[in-house]
Amino acid sequence: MTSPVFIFDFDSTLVRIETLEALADIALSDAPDAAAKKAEIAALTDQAMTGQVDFGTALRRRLDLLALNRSHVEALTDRILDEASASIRRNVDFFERHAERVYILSGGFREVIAPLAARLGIAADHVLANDLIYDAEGRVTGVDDANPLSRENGKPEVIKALNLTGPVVMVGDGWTDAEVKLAGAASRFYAFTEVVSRPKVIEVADATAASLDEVLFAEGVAGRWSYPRNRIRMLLLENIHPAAVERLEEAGYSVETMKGALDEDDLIEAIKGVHVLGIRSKTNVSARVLEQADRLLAVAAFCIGTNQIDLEAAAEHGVAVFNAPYSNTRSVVELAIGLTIVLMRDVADKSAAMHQGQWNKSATGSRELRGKTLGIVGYGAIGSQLSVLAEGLGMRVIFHDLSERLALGNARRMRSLDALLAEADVVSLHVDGRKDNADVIGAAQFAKMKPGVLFLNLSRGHVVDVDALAEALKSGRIAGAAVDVFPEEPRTNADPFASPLQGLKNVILSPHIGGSTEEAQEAIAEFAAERLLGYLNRGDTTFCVNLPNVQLAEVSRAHRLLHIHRNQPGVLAELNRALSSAGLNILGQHLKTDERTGYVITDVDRDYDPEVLKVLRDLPGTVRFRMLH
Ligand SMILES: NC(=O)C1=CN([C@@H]2O[C@H](COP(=O)(O)OP(=O)(O)OC[C@H]3O[C@@H](n4cnc5c(N)ncnc54)[C@H](O)[C@@H]3O)[C@@H](O)[C@H]2O)C=CC1
Ligand SMILES: O=C(O)CCC(=O)C(=O)O
Repeated sequence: MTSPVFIFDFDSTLVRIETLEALADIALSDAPDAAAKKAEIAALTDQAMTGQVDFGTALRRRLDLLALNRSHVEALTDRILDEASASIRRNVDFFERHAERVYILSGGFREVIAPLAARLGIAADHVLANDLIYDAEGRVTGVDDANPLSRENGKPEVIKALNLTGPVVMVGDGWTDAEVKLAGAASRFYAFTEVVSRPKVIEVADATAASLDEVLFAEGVAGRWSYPRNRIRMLLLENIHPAAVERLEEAGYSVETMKGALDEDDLIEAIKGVHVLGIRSKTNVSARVLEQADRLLAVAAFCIGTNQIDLEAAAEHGVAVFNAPYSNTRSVVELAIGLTIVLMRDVADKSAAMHQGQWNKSATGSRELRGKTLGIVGYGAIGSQLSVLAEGLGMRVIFHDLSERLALGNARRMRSLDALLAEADVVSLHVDGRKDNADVIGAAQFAKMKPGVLFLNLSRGHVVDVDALAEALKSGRIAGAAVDVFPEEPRTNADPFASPLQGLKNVILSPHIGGSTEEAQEAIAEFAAERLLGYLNRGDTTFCVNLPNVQLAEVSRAHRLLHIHRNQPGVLAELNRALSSAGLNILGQHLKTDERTGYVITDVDRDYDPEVLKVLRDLPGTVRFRMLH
């Protein structure tokens, strides 16, 4: 089959701007009547692109309004590469490979288009555009009237004159692009809507393309197994920071967001057709949810804890789970320090009393941090940072951890939890949320703490027996507590909250905000979005918490076969036998296993019989097979 000739419009297609509007911003930057002129130019662009004013008239009227000179045009030319549309930027490889069958056809100006054409590997004689005419002082006096592109219906005329062979595919956002198809100069016309969507153009198009990926997919150029990114659906729950949405959309994926968490039944409904789920700590991704998730490839926990996800069930379904293990740790540590000071000085109750009109100036029971002993339970990313900051404030630090951890500064490791409880003036919990950690601190542990101790839990709610904590506070054994996490937490801000700790003296309750700072949320969004993109685009499982971790470079001039299988003997041998009997040329291969799962990544030459893919999908032990190119 002859591969088609692709003809691309420039403004609002290859680039996300309209050239004349961008030139107006530059040329009219100091003009007193800039706003009125720009509005007139934008209106003329729209009228020309929807076919209400003929193209030649609109072009000349806009140039008259602008009074352009060479420096204005050069300023735009200099930055035009930065204006390339997102799906064009991620498909540079397509242009480079098919340059001899790609044209740029534009009512815009050749010199503005030239740098992007060069970047895409498109030869100068494949750039069909208007030529600006300058006077001796460098002022633009108009365009070359002999060029058909300066007139109404110029685009079809220019295409016909090329006498192209084979199918011709026109891609553009405007009416002048639709005219190419309507005049019979193109076999197929895609209304390109990534930058702007014009209903009148869509109406006459053969198909709508929200990105270049859609066009390539429909035309079978990138291989019939490719999948346009905008068809990959991502659902982000729990008010995830907009930086993630921005990053994922910029990469071409379709992202939907919701403010709160969903319960199991609602999640089962919502997850149908979703390829990627983003959550924080309140959405439970149970085995039942995973069972029903018909398209799910990955889950990102935009937080540290992953105890809300059934990691084993996810691995069994070949669903990769990622988290952001470091991005909010500093925020938790700062809050723990702040809460400790507030508890030591009884500030919360004193403040509440003042709001009721009571002045209670007293030093009784108020203490400095300096010289006190902080007992940290769980000396991981958060516990160990807290250790350093607390020492900086003059505290003595002791810690207890189930694993061997490097003691930082002068911190002392305690062989048992009991030994720590017996010595600490402040006990702060920073253990992970594994199921076994339920009620790690209960009545027996409170009884072992020093009388008058302060207690903090910013880890997970189920780690503490809250009724026992309430009793210990009421009896006065514990002088104060700060609790940020609860066994039952409301799913949204609109849901009610109840706890036996409510109303108790010197108890600070916070709504699971240890990691809720703008800095942390933005950093998490960026980190987790990058992990998802790495997995979707490259198969990279770095920081994946339930599949073997493999760090991978971009797929380059190869097809990448990603095979997740149960870790049972013989799968790799079978897989390689299938590849070799299909005559595939293997360019590179990685295998990583854990006790449950094997992950094989094979880069192969692009030419092969697609039937082999079916064999790989059906290999015994296969959990999931995916292909990238
Ligand atoms: N309140 C909030 O908003 C936030 C809470 N968190 C929670 O804070 C906790 C700590 O986070 P990271 O420091 O990043 O975790 P981490 O995994 O780096 O460290 C946890 C440490 O606890 C130890 N550990 C686990 N169970 C233990 C036990 N029973 N006794 C003694 N040591 C035990 C582990 O060996 C590990 O060293 C997690 O539960 C996380 O979900 C994290 C961020 C924000
Ligand atoms: O901010 C959140 O939603 C959860 C923070 C948290 O608990 C975590 O990162 O583990």
